[in-house]
Amino acid sequence: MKGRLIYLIGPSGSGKDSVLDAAREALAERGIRIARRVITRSAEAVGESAEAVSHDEFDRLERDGAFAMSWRANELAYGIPIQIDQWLAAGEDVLVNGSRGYLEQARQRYPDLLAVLLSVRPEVLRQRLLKRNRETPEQIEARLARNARFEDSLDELFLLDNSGDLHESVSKLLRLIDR
Ligand SMILES: Nc1ncnc2c1ncn2[C@@H]1O[C@H](COP(=O)(O)OP(=O)(O)O)[C@@H](O)[C@H]1O
Ligand SMILES: O=P(O)(O)OC[C@H]1O[C@H](OP(=O)(O)OP(=O)(O)O)[C@H](O)[C@@H]1O
Repeated sequence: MKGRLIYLIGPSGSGKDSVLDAAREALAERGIRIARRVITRSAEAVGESAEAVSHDEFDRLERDGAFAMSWRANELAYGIPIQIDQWLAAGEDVLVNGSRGYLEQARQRYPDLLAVLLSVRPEVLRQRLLKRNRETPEQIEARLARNARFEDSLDELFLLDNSGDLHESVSKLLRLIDR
């Protein structure tokens, strides 16, 4: 494949969606596609940047080969449309909002992927999740607990701290991509 897969990961609440949204125009100017995820979340909670489907519909799409990558986490199922393979084959770079838990499998399929780990200081992370107010307090605790499994277990990736200003993080991401 000729295009490059940029695989953005990080704890829930670290700001992956926010960084992607804020970088959308600059990425488009560089000809970089952003994959629109398919998620078994309600349409209201999923926002513009993803497509909401039922669990049954997700399973059907997965069986039919609609996804290049798919995983389950946080009581949800996530799929990256197979269309990204056409983009990559055509030489286009593609950025996806990925999963730390799926990184190894993603690397098997896309050995040259550029993994970028977004992080924020723990106390900031909790505050951001609470302020976002999308999950229940129990779900937020479960998401924070999930992070422990990944401590020190991820390698060969670029670290990008998003504890500070969002636009500074976008600039750092673009510098990384432009290198
Ligand atoms: N740099 C930042 N400064 C302040 N708030 C931020 C920053 N980045 C993200 N946020 C906020 O933190 C919350 C979580 O961000 P979000 O993009 O939903 O994270 P993720 O997609 O990684 O779960 C959102 O309410 C968002 O507005
Ligand atoms: O293996 P992990 O790295 O923990 O990731 C699991 C899933 O959680 C995040 O999605 P989602 O957008 O639902 O969560 P978030 O917006 O709360 O980060 C991430 O993008 C993955 O799809």
